[in-house]
Formats: sequence, structure tokens, C-alpha cells
Amino acid sequence: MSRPQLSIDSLPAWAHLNEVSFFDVHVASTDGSGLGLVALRELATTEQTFDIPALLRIPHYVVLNAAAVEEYAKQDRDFRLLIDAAGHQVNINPLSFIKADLIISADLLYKSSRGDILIFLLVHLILGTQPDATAAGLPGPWTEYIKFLPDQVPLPTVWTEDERLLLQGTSLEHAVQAKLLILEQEFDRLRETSSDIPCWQARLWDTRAAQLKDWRLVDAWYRSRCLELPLSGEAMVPCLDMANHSSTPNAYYEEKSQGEVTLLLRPSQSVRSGDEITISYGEQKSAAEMLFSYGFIDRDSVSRSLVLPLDPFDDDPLAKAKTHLFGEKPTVRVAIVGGDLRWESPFAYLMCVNEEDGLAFRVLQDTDGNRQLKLFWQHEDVTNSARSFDKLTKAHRLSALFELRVVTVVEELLGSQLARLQVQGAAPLSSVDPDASQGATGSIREECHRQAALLRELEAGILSRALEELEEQVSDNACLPVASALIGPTPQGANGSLFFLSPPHIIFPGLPRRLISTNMECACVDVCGCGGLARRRRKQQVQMTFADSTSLTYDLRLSQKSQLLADDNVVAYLGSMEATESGLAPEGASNEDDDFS
Ligand SMILES: C[S@@+](CC[C@H](N)C(=O)[O-])C[C@H]1O[C@@H](n2cnc3c(N)ncnc32)[C@H](O)[C@@H]1O
Repeated sequence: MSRPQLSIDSLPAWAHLNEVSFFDVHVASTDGSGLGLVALRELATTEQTFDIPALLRIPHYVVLNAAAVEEYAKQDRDFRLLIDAAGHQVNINPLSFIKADLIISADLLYKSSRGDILIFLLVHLILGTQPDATAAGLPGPWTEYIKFLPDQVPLPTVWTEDERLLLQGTSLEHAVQAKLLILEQEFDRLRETSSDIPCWQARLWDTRAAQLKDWRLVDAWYRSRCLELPLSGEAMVPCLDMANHSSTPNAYYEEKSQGEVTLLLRPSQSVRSGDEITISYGEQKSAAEMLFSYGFIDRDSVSRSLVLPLDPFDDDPLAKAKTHLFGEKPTVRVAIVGGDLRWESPFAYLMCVNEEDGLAFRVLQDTDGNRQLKLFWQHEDVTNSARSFDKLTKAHRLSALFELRVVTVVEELLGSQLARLQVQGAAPLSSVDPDASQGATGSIREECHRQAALLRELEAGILSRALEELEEQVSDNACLPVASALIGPTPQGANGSLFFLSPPHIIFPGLPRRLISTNMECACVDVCGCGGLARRRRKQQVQMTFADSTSLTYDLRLSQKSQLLADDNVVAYLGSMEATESGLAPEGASNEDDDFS
């Protein structure tokens, strides 16, 4: 059944009834951003203005936050039953790998009023469509206000399946999938917990009045319209939620001590009649975050950053223990700030060390008999420092090696992400249906195509720039100190050096022994780093001869620029190298003092 909607022309009447005041602004259609706030006359502030005039004033009692839902439950007995059974949930944050501030400190689970507000919105959405007015619950300001909210929101969680495919290879691909899964689980849980309550079984489930698409819609409303207020917390503020975003906003909002919310013109602003009044939705958000939360990307205001999930090595026997103790979703965050690369990945440091390096896990029993998993590094209990392993490894003799392994992991992740982004390019414009409406599977709306293409372009730019710099970091120069720490000085007579650095769990198979020669062909000569090699050859076999006269043959496969993957997953770095003669130990290639631990 289609839900009743109200024309925006009725908003002034709703506002009057609910004591919301508009001063010289009104809600009108904008160019490309749906509804927005528009000035009705010329307005100006100067730097010296102390009493900045309000554009909008919203009383506290219409603000929708956790306390308002609780207040409503006090007055509506049926709603109380529902919220007690299904509300007050802990939320799972699918954006834990998108939001930069959540990477280091926050847990995947966080307490939020979101769930309760979503149930409130769903009930109002569904009951508004029911013919029986007595079933509609206690009327309040939101019973009508919800009818001004759009049916179509541009957030990827309500895109069609075809539209979501446009996100393949972007950092949003998995976040959107994860979010959809969570929404489904939340909806199932709501049904399970409320279907024992006869009135809700009848209103929501008997006639299939409430559906998953409704839950997705109320979630999208909440995500794109909620604000964090100093007193009210996470809240939806009617009428203020009609303000659109700009990278050069002319207005801002504040919450007064009584909980009243006002929208004010910024200092030194002047707007003409007909100009849009805009606020900022956040200056530090990445393009993926903007698209995820608001359904659009403002090229001018997004930060050049992205966050990717990081999986532990498939064959790492300690992978489970590491992820368990790390306690949050492992990620790599990359940002380009003023042209410089910044990246962080606390988990990568834990991921890249293993037993051979001095890492150990033990299950200890406390005096109450509880068993706890403990993490040790160089025989010291570092269980509480699992998220700052980078600091622990810095103090180690082989810190350069650990750092190089981590950089390699990050480089590999970014490289494969960029490759996926490029391979799975956005659908051609020919598949875009200009008349496509939401929900029509098999069709792609032009706006979704545009936003996905912009995300791809921005993320490809960040990844390419990051890879350029990471490649430099693992270049010959960066490898040299690590290699000499491990292998010793480049043997005299060898015209170059080949540095083998394995993933941490396969430290130097075949070693500790000094590698004295390889049969690497001269085709590799004069290649600086492996970038050139990668372009020349896809596959190569190399025989390595050691000082103890044994030799090993590896199939080297190029996984990407600057890396060679051997058949044993040995990561090899090629310095500027000339091949030594096969089987001939160059002069001075003794290995007595080598320490490969
Ligand atoms: C808080 S609502 C603002 C009111 C909304 N335009 C409406 O019609 O109800 C946020 C939504 O407005 C749209 N929006 C806001 N600022 C925008 C912008 N600069 N460009 C494109 N869309 C924008 C997005 O759809 C976003 O999810």
C-alpha cells in the first residue's frame, strides 16, 4: 500500500501547529539537491554582529532523539511493549572501516539511539498507511512530518542491485554489502521479538505491512538526516533536516541550553533573495563516507582518503588469534594530505610478525579459573598493546624488515584494489536508463552512475598516488638496509643483489644461508626496482645457490609492480641487479656471521 505523502506547500501549516518558526526562509525545490532551504529576502551579517538573527527555530519537543522515543513510549502503551521487546539494541557499525576515527579506538559494537528511532519511524511509516485510524497509534508531530520525507533517497543501500554493482572495486563495495546484511538481521530480529505481541503481529506482520525495504528506507532517512547535538545526542530535527550541504556553507546550527535548535546565518555572510541556505555535513569525510551516508559526493569538500578492510594471511596459523586479540576490524587507512601520503594500519604490524620473530600466544588461567588469551612479544605480555604493535616492533633490531613487510602488505592491498577498480570499470553510460525509477531492478539511474563514477575516479587517484609513494618506499634503497641486516653486505663480484623477503610466517625458506648466486637472466639487468621487470616478463624461474652448495629453484610470478611472488609465496625484491654466473660463488661470499633469526 502506498504511503500518504504531503506536499511541501503544507509544511508552513505543520510548522505553525508545532511551533517551528521560519524567519525569511522557506523550503523549496533546489537545483539537483531535492528540497532545500531558500532565502525569501536579502539577509546579511557582519563580523561585529553579536545578535545573529535566526533563520529557523525548532522547539525541543519536536526533536526526535532517544529521549523523545522514550517519552512517546510512556504515552502509548502498545509502543512501550514494542520498544521494550525490540528496542534498546546495541548497534553494529558497518562503517568501522570507513570512518577514520573509528579505526583505532572504537569497537565494532556501539550503543546508540539509532535502533529505537528507526523503530519509531517504521511504526509511523506503517501505521500512517493503515485504513483503521484507531490502529495508527498516538498521533504526534512526527505522524504528519514523516509525510514530507522523500520516498526516494539516493543512498547506496537503497540503490537497485544493478546500481550497486557500479561500486565494485571501490571501498564502498563491502561496506554496502555489510550494511545490507546488518539491516536484514535487524529487521528479522524486529519481527522475531515483536511477533509475540498480538497487536504488533496484527499491525506489522499479518498483512506483511512492514517489509525489509521499509526498514532500509527509515535507516536511509536516519543516516542522511540525523545530527549529533550536544544535549540531545543523535537526533533528527524536523525542518532543519531540509538544509542541504555545501563546501562553502552560509549557515550553521546550534542547540540552546533548553534543547531548542536554531539555524543561524554565519558571520560575514550575505545572501540574496532566492539563494539557498546551506550547512556543512562535515569537512573531513571521505568521498565514500559522503556517498554512503548522504548519497552524493561533493568534489570540493571531500577529504582524499579511503579505508579498506585488511584480511590476515590465509595461511597464517595465528590469524584467528591475532584478529581476536586485535578486537576490531582490521583496516588500512590511506590519506593524501597536501600531496603527501599518510597511511595507518595498526593490524598490519601484528599481522606481519610471527613466532620466528618473537610473537607468542598463550591461554592463561586467572585465579577465578577464567581462561584468557594473552599476547607476548619478545617474552613480554603485550595483550593490551595489540592495537599499537607498530610501536612495539619499532624497538626491535629488525624493525626495518617489519616495516618493509607491512609496507609490502599495504602496497599489495592498494595495488589489487586499484586493479579491481580498473578492471571492473563503471557500467557504460549506454546501460543507464534516464527514466529508471528506484526499485526497478535491471535499470541504472543516471545520478547513481554519476556518483559511482566520481567515487571510482577519486579513489583511483588516491590509490595511484599512494602506490607511487609506496613503491618508492620499497625501492632498492629501502630494501638495502633490510637486506644487509639479514643477508649481510652484497657479495663482492656479484654485479647486483637480489633481496628475498618473505611474508613473516615463512621466514626465508632454505635459509639461514647466504645466497650467493642466482641464474636470473640478464633480461633483468638495468631494471631499477621490479617495475621495469614487471613490464618485461610475467614469469621467471630462478635458481638460487647458497654458500653450502645447495640450490633452490623458484618459480617467480609477478603479482604486481615491484614484487615477485615465488612459488612458496616468497616475496622477492629485486635491486638494481646484474645476474651473477650460475653456480659460481662470488668472491667474499662467506656466511659465517649471518644471523637470519
Ligand atoms: C538532510 S537532507 C536535505 C533535504 C533533502 N534535499 C530533501 O529533499 O529532503 C540530505 C539529503 O539532501 C541531498 N543533498 C544535500 N546536499 C546536497 C548536495 N550538495 N548535493 C546533492 N544532494 C544533496 C542528499 O540527497 C542528502 O541525502
